[in-house]
Amino acid sequence: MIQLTNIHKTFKVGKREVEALKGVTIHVKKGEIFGVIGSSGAGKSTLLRIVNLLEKPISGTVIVNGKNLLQLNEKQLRISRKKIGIIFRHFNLLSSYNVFDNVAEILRMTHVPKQEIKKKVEGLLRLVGLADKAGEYPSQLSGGQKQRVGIARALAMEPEILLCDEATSALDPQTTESILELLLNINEKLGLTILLITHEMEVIKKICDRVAVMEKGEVIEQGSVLDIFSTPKHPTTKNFIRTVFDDAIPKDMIEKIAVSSPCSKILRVSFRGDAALDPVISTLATRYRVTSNVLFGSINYIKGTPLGILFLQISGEREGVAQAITYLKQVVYHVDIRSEYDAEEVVAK
Ligand SMILES: Nc1ncnc2c1ncn2[C@@H]1O[C@H](COP(=O)(O)OP(=O)(O)OP(=O)(O)O)[C@@H](O)[C@H]1O
Repeated sequence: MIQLTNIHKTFKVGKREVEALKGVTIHVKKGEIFGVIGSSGAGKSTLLRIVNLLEKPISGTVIVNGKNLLQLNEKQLRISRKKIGIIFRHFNLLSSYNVFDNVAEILRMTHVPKQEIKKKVEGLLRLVGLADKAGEYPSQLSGGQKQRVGIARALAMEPEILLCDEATSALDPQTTESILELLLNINEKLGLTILLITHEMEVIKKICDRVAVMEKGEVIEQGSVLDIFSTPKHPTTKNFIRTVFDDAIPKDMIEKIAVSSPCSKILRVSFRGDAALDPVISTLATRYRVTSNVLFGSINYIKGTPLGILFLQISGEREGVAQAITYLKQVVYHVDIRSEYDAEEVVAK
């Protein structure tokens, strides 16, 4: 659906060149919600603007809906852009237009007949929950309501893709939640493909299917949100995950374990939250003669799917511990053995 491949983009600032994107590749599938997360300056907005060629890359390919946008002429590009809606962090509404006209404007510009516009705008306002606000002006609306108008306006041209530029970053947590629910609803109801950029892991966790983590113009990690939460690899990804649940084991705890039972291993085990783990733990004891000590555990909802994260300390004979880990890997979603939690490595340091 959206295939950005090996995208490079630089900006000239005076005599200096800023490399905003350094060979970024992301492929967004039809109907999915794909999130790009990164800190300020990572290159997210630039990447988003490349999807509809508001920014042109200096190299790379931009294929949207099967069309190579860089090979289209102006007219063809205008047609392709109609299939790409966009919503902005500061809503970008016309303050002198009421809600109805903010949504209707784009339809008028494309000469849609008046009656059709009325029917369409009313339908869109119903969809975003603003049927009773058609006559109000942006200054009379809350942030969440303004973003709902922004969403209705973006949907007016019946796009196949919706780009969301930090759509919830100006909103409080409760309003954020309701806007995310609306996006999820639209994605399911209309089969819309959504590409969103954000600096909030909560947004990724709540509605995205896949995620790319960006840093300094590069994608440092990408995959399904479940996999990224289960086995984050890059330190920046781990830090983003810690903003939604703190899974750091205190260093002094690891040191204590390392000293008291140097053959033990600390594992970060991810499992489907609705899976029963009790039989697994008892099998570890009876079959491999190891003891399992739960150091920390939590259940998180990744787009509605419960994902349990458990830190287990496995102790016993070295061979038993190794076999227990092999067994665990077969029966749970993921087992992550991190060097920072390795008792032997901690002692060696
Ligand atoms: N029009 C521009 N002219 C010059 N430099 C730019 C321009 N747009 C972006 N940059 C630079 O490119 C880099 C990436 O910026 P970008 O806005 O894409 O990052 P971002 O991840 O979206 O950040 P934020 O979350 O703060 O919006 C930054 O160093 C930024 O200063």
